[in-house]
Amino acid sequence: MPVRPSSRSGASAAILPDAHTNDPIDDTMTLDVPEQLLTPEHSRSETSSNNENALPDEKPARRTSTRVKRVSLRAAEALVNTPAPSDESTPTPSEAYVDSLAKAKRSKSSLRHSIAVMESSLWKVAPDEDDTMPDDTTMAPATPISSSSQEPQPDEGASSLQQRTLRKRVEKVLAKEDGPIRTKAAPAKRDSMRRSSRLSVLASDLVGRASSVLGKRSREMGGLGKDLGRRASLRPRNAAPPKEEPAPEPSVKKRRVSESDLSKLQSKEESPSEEPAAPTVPRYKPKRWLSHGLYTGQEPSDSPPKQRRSKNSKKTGTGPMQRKVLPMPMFAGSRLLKTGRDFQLPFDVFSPLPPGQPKPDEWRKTNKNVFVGDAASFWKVNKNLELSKCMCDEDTGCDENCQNRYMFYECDNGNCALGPECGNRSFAELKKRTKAGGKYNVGVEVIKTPDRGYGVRSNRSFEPNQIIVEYTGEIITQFECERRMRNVYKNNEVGRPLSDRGLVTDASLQCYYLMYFDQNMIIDATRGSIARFVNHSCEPNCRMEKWTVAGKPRMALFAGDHGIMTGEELSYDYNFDPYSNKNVQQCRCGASNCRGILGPRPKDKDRVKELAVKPSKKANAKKVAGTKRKIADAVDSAPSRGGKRRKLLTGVKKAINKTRRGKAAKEPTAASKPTGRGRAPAKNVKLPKVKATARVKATVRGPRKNAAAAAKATPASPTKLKRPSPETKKKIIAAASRGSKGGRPRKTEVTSPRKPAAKSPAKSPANNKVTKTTTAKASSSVKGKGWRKGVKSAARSVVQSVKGARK
Ligand SMILES: C[S@@+](CC[C@H](N)C(=O)[O-])C[C@H]1O[C@@H](n2cnc3c(N)ncnc32)[C@H](O)[C@@H]1O
Repeated sequence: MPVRPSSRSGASAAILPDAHTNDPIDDTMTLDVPEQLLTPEHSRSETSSNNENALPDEKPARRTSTRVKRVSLRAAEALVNTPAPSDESTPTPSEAYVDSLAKAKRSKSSLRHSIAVMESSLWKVAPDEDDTMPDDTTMAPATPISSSSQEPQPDEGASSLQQRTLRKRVEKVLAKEDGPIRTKAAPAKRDSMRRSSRLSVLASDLVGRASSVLGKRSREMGGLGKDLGRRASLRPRNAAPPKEEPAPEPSVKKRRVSESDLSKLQSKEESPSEEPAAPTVPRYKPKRWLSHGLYTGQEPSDSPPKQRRSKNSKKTGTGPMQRKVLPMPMFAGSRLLKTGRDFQLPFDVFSPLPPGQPKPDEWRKTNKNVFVGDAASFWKVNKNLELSKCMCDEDTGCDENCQNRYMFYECDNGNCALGPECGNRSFAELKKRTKAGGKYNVGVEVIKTPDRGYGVRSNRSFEPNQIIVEYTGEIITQFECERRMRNVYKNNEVGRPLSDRGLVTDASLQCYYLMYFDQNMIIDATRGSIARFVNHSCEPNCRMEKWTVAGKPRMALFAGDHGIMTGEELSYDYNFDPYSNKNVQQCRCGASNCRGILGPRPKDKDRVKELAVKPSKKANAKKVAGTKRKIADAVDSAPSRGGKRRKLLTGVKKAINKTRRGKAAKEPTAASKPTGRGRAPAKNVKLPKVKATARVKATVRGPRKNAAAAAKATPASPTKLKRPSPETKKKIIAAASRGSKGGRPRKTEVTSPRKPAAKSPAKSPANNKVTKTTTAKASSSVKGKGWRKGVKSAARSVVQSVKGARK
């Protein structure tokens, strides 16, 4: 009785022609196999085919049985679909369970069935083999089971058996599908298991694939996952598990994430992102930078404290009045006052002057006055003739009103009791500086000027009236000076001929460093200090002054009333007397009030003009009172002019002659002898002198024993003042003491007023104008009414006596 396939079988039958077109095997299988294979014997024969006793030629039979098994699956499906026979209405519990399973997986079974049919078509069994199916039974071993199975069975028993067999098979298939795929059977049963489950495994694979196609998770995938998990667990523990690395992104330069960037990132994260699959940016923990070091939070701030202040907030030190630095120790101020020093810039900062200034080759340096020849003996005679006693007290100090200062006497411990408080010790200060040494302390250096030879500039700043450098050299007598002029300094040149300088074309500029000094002496700085290079200026920033220090005259360059800045070229007014037109030199000081020539100061300007108009006559006929004068021309012109002997005998020359006469009377010396030319030393020598200072308005000179003759020969400049002689001082002091009732008591015998008011009538030819001015200044500078009156009256009497003497 042919089994009519259900719609599913029909569907499967419809699939078959699609899979294997024109395949006659399918027709025979659908008709024959159910009757033959749905028997337990056949199944036994299938299992018996796994028997070890099976012959190798049993393969075709085994293949046939497998094919029958697949077909039996299809037939079983047909049985499931068909209503069960009435005799099986009371199934056993196992069978009921199988039925329920079969019903639950009906769709799955049907699918498996169709797949099995497809599998069976893949076996490619030849049609003739199918034809030999009846012979297949004969090829099977003659086992009791097989023989029994080969026996004809009744139809009812066959159907029930068929159902049970089918259920068992389905149960097996389901069990295999539910169980682990890779469960390994015992080696003895491996082949049988493989053969018996071959179809079911394939079916389950296909079912799995189909289910995976339907979106269900494949067991294989689960197994694979388990396998991967197992592999992962088998890895060494110290090896890091592979991480799921994100897709390689372009390398971004690492940088520190600032707070602004973090805020941006946070804002991005907070904002709803439309791209959920965006690569995750690693979150950096925001870096908190310390902004105040270890003391963060301890600095005072105006904002109110964020935290609640406790009662002990003051004790904890979180208040707003915290210090940033530790307080100075209590003795710091005292120590600073005692041991502190003035701030001093490094030398290359305060002296940004180009180094490497040239040094004159012919310069022989000495920083002390050296007496040469008869000068030493002469000085000894006049030593300590003019000593003064300072009467200043600690309240006033030795300021500008100090009498020693007025008289150009430097205070020291012998004549002043103030000690370090005294402000009239310039040379002592200079000594200190030069002893310390260094460019800053020396303060000056030689430079090369473009048109005036060498010069001197300052390396530092100087206060007004501060001492800068001492003018030192050899102290010589006039006789020695004349000798040197004739023999030694005959061809002195400043550096280049005057023709190049556009002055005089027929003579070279001769430069001498001779200056009238004191006591008819001359200071020759050819071998001397750097002060000899200081050039002249009609508008100078310095002045040259002669001071008496410890009884000895000394000359120094002082800063002017405006002080000196770093890098300034130093200059002073030579008050140079050209003496003759031949030695007139063009001044190149560049000042706005330049006099044009190296000549006397403006008060003698008319005289200079006369010299400029009629140089030769004027120069020979008259003499000009000056403080610095070229002596070369005087020496050279004396023999040339023959009988035109100048009447320029100065007090200095007379003093020298007198000294010479006195010495000659005692013991004739070489200096008193005539010179090599058989003539007397030049008589018309005018020496350079220290100019009058604006502060005192007095020319510092030594005492002149024959001042009247000197005044007759050399009219004094109206600006010049004479330092009072000891006799004059005594007169003034005596008059002051007489005139003052409550005047200061004189401590010593040799004292002087605070101002050298005037000279004695017999020795001071100074004009009245200057004397009056000086007297007025002197009276105003004396302290105390009685003392002032006494000085005033004394000065008046002196002035009157001077007037009378002149008349
Ligand atoms: C005592 S020396 C000064 C140093 C000199 N410049 C040197 O190179 O040795 C004086 C001479 O310098 C020159 N001199 C100084 N001041 C001058 C000035 N303002 N103009 C032109 N020449 C000057 C004159 O030749 C003068 O005779």
